[in-house]
Amino acid sequence: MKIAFFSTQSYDKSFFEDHNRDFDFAIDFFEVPLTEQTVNLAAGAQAVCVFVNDRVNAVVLEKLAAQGVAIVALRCAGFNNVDLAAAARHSLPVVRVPAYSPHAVAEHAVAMMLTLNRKTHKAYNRIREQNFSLAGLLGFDLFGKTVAVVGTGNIGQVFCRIMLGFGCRVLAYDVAEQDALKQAGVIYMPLDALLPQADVLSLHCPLNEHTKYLINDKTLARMKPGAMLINTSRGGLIDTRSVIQALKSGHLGALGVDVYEQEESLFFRDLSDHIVTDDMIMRLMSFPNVLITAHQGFFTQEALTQIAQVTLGNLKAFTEGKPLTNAVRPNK
Ligand SMILES: NC(=O)c1ccc[n+]([C@@H]2O[C@H](COP(=O)([O-])OP(=O)(O)OC[C@H]3O[C@@H](n4cnc5c(N)ncnc54)[C@H](O)[C@@H]3O)[C@@H](O)[C@H]2O)c1
Repeated sequence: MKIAFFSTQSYDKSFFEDHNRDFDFAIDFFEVPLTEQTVNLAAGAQAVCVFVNDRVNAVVLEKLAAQGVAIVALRCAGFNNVDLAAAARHSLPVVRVPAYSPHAVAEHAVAMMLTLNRKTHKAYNRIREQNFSLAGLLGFDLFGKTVAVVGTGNIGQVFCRIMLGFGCRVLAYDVAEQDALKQAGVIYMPLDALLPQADVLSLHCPLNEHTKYLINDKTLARMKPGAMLINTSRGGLIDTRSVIQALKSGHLGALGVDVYEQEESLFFRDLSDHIVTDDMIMRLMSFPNVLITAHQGFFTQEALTQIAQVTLGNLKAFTEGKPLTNAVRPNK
């Protein structure tokens, strides 16, 4: 089987080439993302392998199917960038990596929270300039604070357990509650009840029609003044305009985001000698209490290993006509 691999970064190539020794697929690595303009690069391939910001919409899927592509393999967990109804219309199965190291993303959320709280990013720069003052670096004990989680799936539940380990009171909202988490001490409640109590709110639910702009003017107003918001899930969970207003007014105390709604045109590339025309991210970057990372939650050795193994395993199952256990269903 030939795989057209889009949005290739150097680390993708090295991990996939390494693990492909056990599978022996022919892989064409393309640095460009999959879009309506680049879809023809997949001609002659039976599979495409894509990541979070590749555009797998109805037009692209129609062209892929017409070119003989028979399967779409996501090398990520989220699938909000795929038109699943269109894929089904073209009988194109969509497979993903449902649970690669949930620890990678959960631990990154914790890293963002600790950085924003204890301002280690500022201390690092300060010390390098021989500025040993502590002014402006004051944080708070996480012990005893209330941390709220939206979405207690693979990543959210790991995050909850880490927070319980810190001695936090952990509240959660999910459409499906986990008994094991309740037994561990997590208290489930409706979103509306959880928002005013949270000192820190961390988002771990998928982006879909129910969760788009989950954080908006109304939900932000319900949040405790000075609370911290962390989003390592998908940018579209947050209405960035509302968050900027809440930061300007001081109602939102701190924001950590590993994802951004318009990240497609920014993340995973070096734009240091370009003029960035996205005014919203520039405004976000200007706040001293905002930390932005460029979708690096997944970026650990363990996660990249599992991503390569599971993605190639998904494609092997397809070539052998075996059940696709990691297929995304349109109604999921
Ligand atoms: N930053 C990164 O590098 C990175 C890496 C992997 C995943 N992610 C994101 O993290 C998200 C969570 O991943 P996961 O593996 O834990 O997914 P998961 O499917 O295991 O868990 C998602 C949870 O959200 C819940 N949920 C669904 N709809 C909801 C709603 N309307 N309100 C509240 N909860 C709802 C589900 O019931 C489930 O428990 C993914 O969707 C993806 O967008 C980010």
